Amino acid sequence: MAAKEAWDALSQSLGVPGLTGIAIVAFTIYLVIHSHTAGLDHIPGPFLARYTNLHAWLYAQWYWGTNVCYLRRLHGEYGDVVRVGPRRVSVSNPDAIQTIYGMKASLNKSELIRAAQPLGKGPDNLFSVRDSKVHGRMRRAVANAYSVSTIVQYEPRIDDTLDALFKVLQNESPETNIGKWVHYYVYDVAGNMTYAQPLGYLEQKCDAVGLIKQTKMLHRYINCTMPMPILHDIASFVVRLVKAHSYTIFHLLTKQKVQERLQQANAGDEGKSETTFKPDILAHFVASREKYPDWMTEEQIITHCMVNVVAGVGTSTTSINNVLKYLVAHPAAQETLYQELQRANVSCPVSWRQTQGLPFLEGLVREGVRLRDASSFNPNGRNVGPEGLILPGDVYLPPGTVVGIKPSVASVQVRTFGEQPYEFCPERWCRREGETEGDYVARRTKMDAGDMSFSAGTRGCIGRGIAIMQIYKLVATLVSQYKLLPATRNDHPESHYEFFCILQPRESVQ
Ligand code: HEM
Repeated sequence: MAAKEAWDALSQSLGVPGLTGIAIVAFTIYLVIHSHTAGLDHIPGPFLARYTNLHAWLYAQWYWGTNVCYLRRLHGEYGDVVRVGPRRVSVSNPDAIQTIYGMKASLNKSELIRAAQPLGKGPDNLFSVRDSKVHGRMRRAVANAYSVSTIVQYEPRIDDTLDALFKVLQNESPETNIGKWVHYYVYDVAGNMTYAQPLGYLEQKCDAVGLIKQTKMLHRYINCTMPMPILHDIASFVVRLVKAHSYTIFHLLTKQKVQERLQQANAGDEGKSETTFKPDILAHFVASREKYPDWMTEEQIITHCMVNVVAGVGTSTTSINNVLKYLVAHPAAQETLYQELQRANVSCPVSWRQTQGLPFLEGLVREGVRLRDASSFNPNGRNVGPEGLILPGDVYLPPGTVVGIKPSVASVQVRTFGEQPYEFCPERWCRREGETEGDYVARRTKMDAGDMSFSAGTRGCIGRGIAIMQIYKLVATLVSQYKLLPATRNDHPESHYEFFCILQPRESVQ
C-alpha cells in the first residue's frame, strides 16, 4: 500500500515526460553495463553495435532483398575480428575456422538460431537444435541416409526428375525462364529423394505445394527476428497464447507419407514397396528406428523429412543459376565445358560417375556455390563455452560470446582464394599452366579448408553430397544437350531465382 502511494506521488510530481526520461536513463545505464560486462571492449567495431543488437537489425532490414553483405564492409574497416553486437563477434580470418567450428571446440549453436526454431511449441530439428551433445545424438540417428555410399542410391530419383525437366524444356519456347525451371527441378528432386514423390512443381508448372511463397515469408521473418531473437520469443509467446497452429499442405503431405511408410514397416510389408529396390531417404530414416528408437519417433521423422526438403532448395537453386548465368555470359567457358563433357563421352542424363574427374565442371560448381547470394541468412554463430576461446592472433573471447564466420565473408578472402575473390573464376580451382603438382595441392588444400559454403565441423552441411550430385548432373546434362544463349527479352524477373536465356538444342548448333 505504501509503495502504491509512493508511486502515485512520484508519477504526479514527475508526470509522463519525467517518467519517460527516467526509463530512458535507466535503460541506457543497463545497455552500458551490459556492454562493458561482456568483456569485449578490446574488440573494435561500430559504436552503436557495442551497446545494442539494433545495429545489426537495422542493417539486416536496410539490405533485405539486395545481395549486399554489410559484414564484408565492416571487416574491411575494422579488421579480422569485429564486434557486431554487445556480445557478438564476427571473424574473417580463415585460420579461425577450426578454432570455432572444429570437433575439439564442439561449441553450441548460438541464440541466433532461435529465429529458425519452430514458432510456438514444436520439436527442434537438426538445423535448429543448439546443444552440441543433443545434436550429436540426433545427427548419428540420420547420418546413414547421407553417407557417401548411400547417396548414390538416390541417383535414379534425380534421373527421373531430370527426365521430367527435359520434357518441360522441349515443349517450352526456346527463350525460357530457366531459373524458374531449375527452382522447380530442385524442389521435385528434394521430394523424390526424400519420400519417393516429386512435389509436383514440374508437372503442374507452378508452386504446387506453396513452398516458394512460404520460404519467401520465412526468409523475411528470419531476417527480421535473427538479429534480435527476442522478437522471435515474443512472436512464439503470442502463438502459444492464442494456441494458433496451422498445418500447411506440405506438412500434411509429409505426415501422410511418413505414416504410410511406418504402417508398412510395422506390418512387415516393406518388401512390396518400390523403395526397397530404389531407396529414398525416408526408407533410411525408418530403418534407423530400430537402432535409435528414441530419436526417430514419428514426429521426429516428419521433421527430418521437412527439413530435408527445405534446407537445400534455395542454396542449390542459386548455385546452379550462378553457374548458368556465367555460362550464358561466357560462351568460351561454355565451349570448354562442352568439350570436357564430349571427351568424357557422357550419356543423357549424365551419370554421377561420369561427372567425377572433370576439373572444369568442378571449378564451375565450386564458384557457383561459393558466390551464391551473399545476403542469405545463415545463423551460423557459435556460443563460446565456459573456458573462453582464444582466436588466432591471441584474441581472447570470454564465455557467452557469440562468434561466427559467415560463408559470405569467408568466400571473399584474398588469402584463401587469391586475387579478385569476388570474380566468378572456375579456373581458380584447376591446376594452372606451369604450376607444380605440389603448389597446386597446397593452393587447393587452402581453398578447400577456407571455403565455408557448407560450413565446417560437426554442424557442417549434412546434405552436401546430395547437393553436389544434383547440381553436377543438371549442369552437365543441360550443357551436353543445349547451347545457352543470352535472352533477347529484358523483362525484370520476379525474384533472384529467375532468369531468362535461349536454349538451342545441340544438334541444331552449327
Ligand atoms: C548448395 C547447396 C547447399 C548449401 C550451400 C548448404 C549450406 C549449409 C550450411 C552453410 C550449413 C551449416 C549452417 C551452420 O553452420 O549453422 C548447412 C546445414 C545443413 N544442411 Fe545444407 N546446404 C546445401 C544443401 C543442402 C541439401 C540438399 C540438404 C538436404 C538434403 C541440406 C541439409 C542441411 C541440414 C539438415 C543442415 C543442418 C546440419 C546440422 O546442423 O547437423 N543442405 N547447409
